[in-house]
Amino acid sequence: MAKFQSRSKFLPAALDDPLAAAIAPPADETEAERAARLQKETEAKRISDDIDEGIRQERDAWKRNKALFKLLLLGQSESGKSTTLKNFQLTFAPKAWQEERASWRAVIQLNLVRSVNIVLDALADELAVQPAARPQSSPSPASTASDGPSPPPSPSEDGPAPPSGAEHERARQPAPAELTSKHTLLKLRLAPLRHVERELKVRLGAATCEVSADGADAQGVMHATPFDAAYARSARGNDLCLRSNRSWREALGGSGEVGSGHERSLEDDATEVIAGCRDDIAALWADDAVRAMLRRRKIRIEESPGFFLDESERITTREYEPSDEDVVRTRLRTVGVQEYRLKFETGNMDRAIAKEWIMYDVGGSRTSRAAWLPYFEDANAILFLAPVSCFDELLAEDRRVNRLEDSFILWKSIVQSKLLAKCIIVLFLNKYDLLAKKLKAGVKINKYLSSFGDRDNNAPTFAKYLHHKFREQHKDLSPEHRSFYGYVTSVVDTKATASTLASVRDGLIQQYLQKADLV
Ligand SMILES: Nc1nc2c(ncn2[C@@H]2O[C@H](COP(=O)(O)OP(=O)(O)OP(=O)(O)O)[C@@H](O)[C@H]2O)c(=O)[nH]1
Ligand SMILES: [Mg+2]
Repeated sequence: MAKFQSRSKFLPAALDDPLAAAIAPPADETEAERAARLQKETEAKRISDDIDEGIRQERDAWKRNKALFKLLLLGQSESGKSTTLKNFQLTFAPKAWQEERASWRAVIQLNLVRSVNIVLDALADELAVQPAARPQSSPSPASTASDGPSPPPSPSEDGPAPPSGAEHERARQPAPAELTSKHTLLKLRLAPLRHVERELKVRLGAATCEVSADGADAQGVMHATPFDAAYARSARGNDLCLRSNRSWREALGGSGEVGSGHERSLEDDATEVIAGCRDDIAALWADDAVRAMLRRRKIRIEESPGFFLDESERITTREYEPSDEDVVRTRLRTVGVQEYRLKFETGNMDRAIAKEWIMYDVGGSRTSRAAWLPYFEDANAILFLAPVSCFDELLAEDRRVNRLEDSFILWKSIVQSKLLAKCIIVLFLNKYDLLAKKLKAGVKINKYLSSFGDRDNNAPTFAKYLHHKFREQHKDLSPEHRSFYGYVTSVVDTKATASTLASVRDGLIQQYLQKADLV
């Protein structure tokens, strides 16, 4: 095999230059080695060029972005930020929304399957500690032994008369709220859903992470919902935290496109298993004993976000296509700060500012808030969400803090921030529907908020009261005078939210142009 001549013949400079000597090819390099080396170098150059190109694109995007209107969605965890973002997309970019809607199917399936698995975990715990589950309804020996009338009970003067045949049979039947072998069977038949949950998590790929029982995920992000807390308390100990970034959508072949054949078949497999469990899922959720068991264990999944068990029959079909309402009700916790470009397809687009916005959706839990800061400097507007239904709830990341109080403290720090002095701030007093439901169920506001006093314990009065409180703080603490925009919302109501957002958009554009002296 031909060897190359000495290095000095080809690389005379190498003799004098230690750096060139270090990176020069070996003197006795064979032809094959040379070809391999050159191929490696070409590949390294391609990667380096790709990196340079990426940096160039980012720099260009940054320059372009500088001219775009930037809206920051802020508020505590589960205040409705991501749901509001979905409403922006649905209202102003309906075509893009339509294309993306199908890609939410796997996330909704995962929300549903997780609820089922939470119930199954509780059921497994319960079945493990209770004496062997009774058979559901085994025939009594008396009724199988003879078809004739049972013998008359022997009279007794000391104690109650022994049960008659019918009474005896009734006594053998488990009480409606008791777990039986039927539940053991249900648990076994629904076991494949654990695999489906795992598969869907894998399919959603980098978008998912586990949250440990102490409430922190792999990044130390705490989870802050009754649902998560209940889940963490459940036997599983770990909670799933989905990152609301684009990666899961790409994994699912976002923008309505189907993924690769392999991904597609994984999704089909999950759908197939879920469809096969359809009747059992419905039976599990409709079962009195299961409901009683959940009540006993204080697991209220029906109050948790991303709860779809009431609609399981619709969602567990093979043909299931998510509706707009399904998508806005899905729970997908945001981790970090996610950037979205909203290209307006509707509304007046005469001005450049009305054509495209950048929206930042942030994770709202306490430990995520430090990540908001770098985005403040550049923001044109802030949409702050304060959930009004949570006056009787505590932060899961700090069980000493009332959630409404946390919202209020956060609001104060936002409105008084000097960095945000030029920002237009819009407030959504959100989750009004849940507030109304809670008050109707008899929860008393002044038990948790003594300052509310003996005002009427109804939703409009409370919303007005809070609107006033937030507005006062805005007026008193803002570093410069600015207008206050406050709305009472239920952002799961897409129709009502569409008209609110239309007015928010017009107001923001108007304010922006006024500030820039363009009107
Ligand atoms: N009933 C009702 N549910 C709501 C409302 N707003 C949001 N939700 C639900 O509450 C859950 C949490 O909403 P998200 O938009 O994910 O909350 P977030 O503020 O983005 O939360 P993080 O990402 O954890 O910061 C979702 O399942 C929503 O469907 C509302 O006004 N009414
Ligand atoms: Mg979110």
